[in-house]
Amino acid sequence: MTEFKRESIRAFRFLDCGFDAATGEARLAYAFDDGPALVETVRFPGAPFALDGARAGAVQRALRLLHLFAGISYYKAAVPPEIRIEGEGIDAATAALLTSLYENGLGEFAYRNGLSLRGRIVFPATAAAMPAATDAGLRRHAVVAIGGGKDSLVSIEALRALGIEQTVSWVGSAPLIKACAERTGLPTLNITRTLSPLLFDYNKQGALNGHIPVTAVNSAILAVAALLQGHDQVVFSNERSASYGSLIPGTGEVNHQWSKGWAFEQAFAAHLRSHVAADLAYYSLLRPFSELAVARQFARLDRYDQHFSSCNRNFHLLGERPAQRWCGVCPKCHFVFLALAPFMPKPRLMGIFGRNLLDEPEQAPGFDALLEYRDHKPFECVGEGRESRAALDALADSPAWREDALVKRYLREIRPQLSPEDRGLAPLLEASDDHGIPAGLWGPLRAHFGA
Ligand SMILES: CC(=O)N[C@H]1[C@@H](OP(=O)(O)OP(=O)(O)OC[C@H]2O[C@@H](n3ccc(=O)[nH]c3=O)[C@H](O)[C@@H]2O)O[C@H](CO)[C@@H](O)[C@@H]1O[C@H](C)C(=O)N[C@@H](C)C(=O)N[C@@H](CCC(=O)O)C(=O)O
Ligand SMILES: Nc1ncnc2c1ncn2[C@@H]1O[C@H](COP(=O)(O)OP(=O)(O)OP(=O)(O)O)[C@@H](O)[C@H]1O
Repeated sequence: MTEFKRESIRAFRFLDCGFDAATGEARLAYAFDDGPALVETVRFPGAPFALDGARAGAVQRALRLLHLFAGISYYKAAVPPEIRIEGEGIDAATAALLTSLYENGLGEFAYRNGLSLRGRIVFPATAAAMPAATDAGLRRHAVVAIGGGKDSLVSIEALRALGIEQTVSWVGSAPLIKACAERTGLPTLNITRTLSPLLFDYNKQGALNGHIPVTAVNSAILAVAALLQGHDQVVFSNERSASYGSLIPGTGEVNHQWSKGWAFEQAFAAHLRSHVAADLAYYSLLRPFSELAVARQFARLDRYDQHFSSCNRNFHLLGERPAQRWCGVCPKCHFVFLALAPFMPKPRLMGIFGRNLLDEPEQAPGFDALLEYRDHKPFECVGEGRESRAALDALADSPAWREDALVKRYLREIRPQLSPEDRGLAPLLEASDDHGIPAGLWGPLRAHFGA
């Protein structure tokens, strides 16, 4: 085992990255000081790739960005004072993007580890501003990320209804995502990613550990995949609610989902256009919508009821995955149950989860956190507190739900403390104007949602 002494590490080094067009394998290398290389590999199906001049250049630039993004998994292990980029340097715009990603994307990690990262992460800008990227000759086709949960399935079905050609794409080997992707009946693309095994050795020796902005890494991987396929858009399914974090007394806002938020989407989309390929678009199809609006849209489909799961316990790289698709006790299970309940017949929802989470009194603390009642919003991909409050309030008025233990408790204990604006779903179902959806798509999408 390679020895890892976090306190004595001075620098995190981005060594080099490469792509083998014959095998489709990308290699991303990093190191701490003069220690051994930490090598991550990402394998893109479809090799061998024959790339022309413009597209080859764009792939190279996207790969570079992926190298810089994916370094966050390793950097976090020690958070040393210096960051060194070997070989060709980066310009000021790239350095600013990376500083923002590392600082904000590691916000939860920093909070939980008692660290302050503000002003501590410095990506050195040593190159002149890059000339604006030009078109890479891409054709209209969406590379759509799928995560096995409700959100991406809503997007996939919306794109299908709007007649957009798409390839359903995912990173990693989760069987649940594969099953959902196959269920769509659309063309699929599964990219595999292997983290450096040295990271797990370092973790055993007390490396710092915690949440990383995995959506940013997946976004950069899918940008490379789109360019390799010659496709012109990467589509994610990050809803409006993802831009809001947990409000921690004495600390402020910490957003577990920062790289699913609007600030990251805008910055990454602009950077791809200016630094990678002018004709490559990146956007979230669900950005204008709240979690509740997405849940309502999902309830209009029933094709995935016995296939999807939003429970993150299905997505571990190491160790056991749960026997059931829904563990029933984590914040995501709580939230998805609550968000779907106002829009789905009760027997259908109980058929999906196999139980009624709102009739389990011992689960009260979990639901309280979602409501921001006596606790902060959990560090998970869940909706805003006001969405949870509005959903539970709607159930309190429903004969089907109001006798359930946690709904009764809400009526008795919590509703009397809420102001009128915390009641009522309708305002939360309205679409907002902040989004990067292509102009021609937005009108038909809005009509499809009925929003
Ligand atoms: C599945 C999960 O929730 N994993 C988080 C968990 O990791 P754990 O140790 O329990 O298991 P593994 O996922 O197998 O990870 C093994 C180690 O590898 C490190 N690692 C993993 C992936 C990666 O890209 N980089 C890594 O460095 C990881 O730190 C482990 O040591 O706890 C970890 C520590 O808090 C989290 O980092 C793991 O989170 C994964 C990166 C992950 O994929 N999480 C998503 C399910 C997730 O949280 N998605 C967010 C998206 C938010 C965003 O801004 O991107 C969401 O749904 O809200
Ligand atoms: N393994 C993955 N590979 C590629 N994209 C992913 C992966 N996991 C999640 N995503 C994408 O990241 C975004 C955020 O994931 P998230 O888990 O919120 O969505 P979801 O799985 O579609 O729905 P839910 O919120 O119900 O879990 C979505 O666009 C999703 O498609």
